[in-house]
Amino acid sequence: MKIETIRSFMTPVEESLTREHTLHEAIVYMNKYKLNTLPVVNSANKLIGVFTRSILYQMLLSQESMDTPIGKYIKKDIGTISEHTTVEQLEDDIAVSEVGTGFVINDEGIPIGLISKSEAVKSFLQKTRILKEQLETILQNSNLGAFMADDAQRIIFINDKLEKMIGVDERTILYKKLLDVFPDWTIPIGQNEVHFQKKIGSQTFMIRLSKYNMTNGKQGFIALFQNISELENMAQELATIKTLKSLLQTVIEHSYDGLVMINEAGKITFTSPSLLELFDLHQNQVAEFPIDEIFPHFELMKVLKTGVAEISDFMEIKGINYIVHRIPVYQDEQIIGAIGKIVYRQLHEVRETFKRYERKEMGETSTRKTPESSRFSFDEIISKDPQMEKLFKSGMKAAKGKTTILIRGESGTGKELFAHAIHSSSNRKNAPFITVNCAAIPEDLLESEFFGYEEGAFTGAKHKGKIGKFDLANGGTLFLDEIGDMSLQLQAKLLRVLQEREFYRVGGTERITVDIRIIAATNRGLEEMVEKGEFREDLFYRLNVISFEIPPLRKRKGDILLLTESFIEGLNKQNGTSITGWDPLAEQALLQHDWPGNVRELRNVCERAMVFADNGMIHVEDLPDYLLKKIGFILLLEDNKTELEKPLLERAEEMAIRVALKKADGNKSEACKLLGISRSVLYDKLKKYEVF
Ligand SMILES: Nc1ncnc2c1ncn2[C@@H]1O[C@H](COP(=O)(O)OP(=O)(O)OP(=O)(O)O)[C@@H](O)[C@H]1O
Repeated sequence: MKIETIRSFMTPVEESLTREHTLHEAIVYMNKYKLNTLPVVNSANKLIGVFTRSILYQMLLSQESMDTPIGKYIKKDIGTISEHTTVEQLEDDIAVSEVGTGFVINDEGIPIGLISKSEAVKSFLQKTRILKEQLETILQNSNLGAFMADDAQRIIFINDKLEKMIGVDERTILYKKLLDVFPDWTIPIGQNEVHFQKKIGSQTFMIRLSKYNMTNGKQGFIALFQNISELENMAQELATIKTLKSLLQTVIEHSYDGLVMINEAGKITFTSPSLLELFDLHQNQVAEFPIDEIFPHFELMKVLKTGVAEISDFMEIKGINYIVHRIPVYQDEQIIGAIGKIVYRQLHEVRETFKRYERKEMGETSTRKTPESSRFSFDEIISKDPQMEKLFKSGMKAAKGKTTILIRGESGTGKELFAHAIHSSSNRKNAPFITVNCAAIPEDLLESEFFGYEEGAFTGAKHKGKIGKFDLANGGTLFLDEIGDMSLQLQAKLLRVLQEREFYRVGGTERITVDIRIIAATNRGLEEMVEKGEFREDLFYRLNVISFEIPPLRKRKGDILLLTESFIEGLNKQNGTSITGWDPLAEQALLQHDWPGNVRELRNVCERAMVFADNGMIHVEDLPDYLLKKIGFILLLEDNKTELEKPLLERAEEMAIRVALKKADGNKSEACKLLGISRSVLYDKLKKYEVF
């Protein structure tokens, strides 16, 4: 800051008079410098007096000639000001001095300038005005609200900011007493300033009220207002965020899903405990590590690059199925990281819920009980067996007509499946497919189950009449499963319906005509039953117009692994597991078993083994004991004492012999070939292991 000196107030002296200067010369000087007072110096240039305009008038009145030296007339009693006088001293001096003009002299007493009282006052006023303007500009442009009060505590200034801050008009508070405007304030008495917080309207202010010295020597007040509502809001927001953070942390920690977050550099910033648990990792093994180093399979970096979320992507890691959501995190349109969410538990439930939801979306009608319509087509019957493929072709052809079909085969070979497929290939595919298990319904109910009954056909008010399966199947297919288990009496009634295509309800008199295709199935030897008189011959011929014999699984072993593949796939989906297959030994066991329960048994074995499977693979020990025992595998696995006493090698050898014999259908030379041993060695071993 520029320091102001007395020089900025004075008019510089360029020339001085001496006592010897004449009146004429003095007048010329006055005119030249437009001054009313001129300095008079001695030979050493020191100020010795002044020549003023009134001296000039006096000399003229005294009719002095123009050549008269001025020395006699000069005024010697003069006020001088040292060039070192400060502006403040000057202000004080001028305030009390009666002299209108003063000379500024240097240290040698030489006059260097002249200060007139009125000029100085003008300058001071100007300066004060500038200062005032500067102060007001500062206050007006400050972010702080401000007012000033005088020593009587009257408000004498208020800045625009404060007007806005507290919502008042300057005119309503100017010149009012501070405590009248702010009655709850405390005025500082002992100390120079006080700080306090006040709420005005909806805003909170931090106020600093200080004393200041006024020119009259008394003390006024200056108040500065800072709106801290924003700060308060921020503090509140911070507190809310902190609460939210701990809430989220708790939720995340207890969430079943695995969560991982990365920053824009792809480094892991957060992992949920469930994810760590799943991968058997510790926080310090993952934090700050590049995601691709720890969880490359999540492919989170992809999202950082594309910025596009990927929802519900399926993936499999170590035999476990996951749904992965990859979500980019944006801030101000910039990607600042990504979140990977891994759902891996209760996938099965999720799928079921989803299916239920889908069904609901499609409307009630489509959710009607599936048994009433066909569920399978030929495409869904799994087989690569040539015999089966022939059956499929014939089945598809037979489906076109209306002829009754008989499906034969051992239990669990897929007869019902076949019946469904025929229906699905027929032009009745959109009509009902009704199944009656003739073996499962009590004899006395079978008739009403078939034909229904009229209201009141039975005693008791409850019976309101019932529609029978024949009615239900009208226009579609009636599948009579286990037809060999039907009573002779009912067989007669069935025959009549098949012949006449009409029937009576139990207790009814009305003849009901129906259009149905009958597909019957049985695992029993109907011919034998006919011979024994257990099955009506005429019905047998009526049913046996087109007949299909489904071969047992043991006769189409090529289908075994094909079927298990499909079962595993289906069960994986259903249970949320990820089993990939069988180990070679288990595969061998499957192929060697006879499968008396056929495909149904295979499916059950598969389902059971998948429960015990580890690391996505089914091992031989996951197969049921009865199966292993039957094919000799159990020797290796059994842990009963006597067996354990045998060395493992011997047990393996015995098992190999049994398996080979089984595979060779008891043919010893074939078994020798399979075992790679001679006939005599085989006989020795058979003796040793008591295999007969
Ligand atoms: N070729 C196949 N492909 C897929 N699944 C099959 C196949 N054959 C049978 N299955 C399945 O095996 C199980 C038994 O089949 P299904 O009920 O059709 O046999 P079935 O011969 O009618 O048995 P039962 O004589 O005991 O009534 C069902 O779960 C069926 O889905």
